[in-house]
Amino acid sequence: MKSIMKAVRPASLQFVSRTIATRSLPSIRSQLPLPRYNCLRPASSLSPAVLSVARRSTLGSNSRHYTTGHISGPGAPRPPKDNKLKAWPFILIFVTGAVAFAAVLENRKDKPKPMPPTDTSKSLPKLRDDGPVFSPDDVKVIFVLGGPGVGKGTQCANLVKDYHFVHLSAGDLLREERTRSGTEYGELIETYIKEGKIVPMEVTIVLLENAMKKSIEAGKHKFLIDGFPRQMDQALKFEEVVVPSQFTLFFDCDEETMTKRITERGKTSGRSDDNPESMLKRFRTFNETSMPVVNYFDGQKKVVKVDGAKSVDAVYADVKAHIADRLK
Ligand SMILES: Nc1ncnc2c1ncn2[C@@H]1O[C@H](COP(=O)(O)OP(=O)(O)OP(=O)(O)O)[C@@H](O)[C@H]1O
Ligand SMILES: O=c1ccn([C@@H]2O[C@H](COP(=O)(O)O)[C@@H](O)[C@H]2O)c(=O)[nH]1
Repeated sequence: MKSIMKAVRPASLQFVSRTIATRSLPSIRSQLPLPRYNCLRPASSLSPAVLSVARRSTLGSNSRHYTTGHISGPGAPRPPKDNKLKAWPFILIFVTGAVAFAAVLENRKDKPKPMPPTDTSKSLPKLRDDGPVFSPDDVKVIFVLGGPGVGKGTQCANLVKDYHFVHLSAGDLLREERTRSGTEYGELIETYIKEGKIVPMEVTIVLLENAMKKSIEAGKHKFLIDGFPRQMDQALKFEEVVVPSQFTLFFDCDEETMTKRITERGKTSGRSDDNPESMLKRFRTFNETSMPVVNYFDGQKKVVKVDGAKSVDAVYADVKAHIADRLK
């Protein structure tokens, strides 16, 4: 498109401006009270002296002359051609090209930026493929999902207090890893978080598995895994190599409410993704990438849905009412 524009633009612009000059200038001038220049006057109205100067100068130059209807002979300037037919295709191509170019730019603006390729020199952790490391009879996992800022962390804190879960936030683990000295993944994690994208599952699953191992060694076997899995590959892989989940607690909420909560939290959180630009990207990722996970578990009758738009206490009351019997 750019090359077509480049090729068409100078030629058509020249043509358009020349056509405008040749066609409209005489008529514009005729409306002006000022005396016309000789070159725009019909030859019949010029004095013989002026005419002879005009002839001489016309013969000696390549420029067009508007007295030419009355000058003949070899080398005399040709009468202006009717450019009507020639000009319109160029104008049409130019306008169509410009409109198409503008449409391409507009379309690009709206598309999410592709993520920078993962640096393959820093290979991602290898995940085992020999079945789940923990048994679901011993280790209980509840996934906690919902849009950005819906209140997952807040409700997990309530559940920890009352039911002694271990709360593992995938986002917190990634943020911690990002700043850990000696980590290979700091830059990669920061880029993904700022763009609201999902960090490659190998990194997140290893962080979760290591954190779970520590708690299990300390005798704690009940986990709330907050903000994970956010993408189908994570959901399938985690259940395959770590442990199958009991169910998913899903907080449903409108974007306006979540936006207000993140905006408020952003005043003090210091999070690099609590800003309007990252927020929009996170909403998009949630709708396009994380909702399919909720729907997948819902298809297995493993989703407990709670209205997350209510007050903290009202949401928690609903949580307890919905899952009390499953928490024993
Ligand atoms: N029900 C609620 N009503 C009003 N404010 C709430 C409610 N729940 C949480 N908040 C506030 O909204 C903000 C986001 O809550 P929280 O951090 O728990 O959300 P989150 O889902 O864990 O967010 P993220 O996915 O971005 O980590 C916090 O400032 C919290 O105090
Ligand atoms: O499984 C995950 C969980 C999180 N992320 C990235 O972290 C940010 C912040 O997560 P919060 O749960 O909101 O704290 C999220 O937007 C992702 O960029 C991830 O990649 N994978």
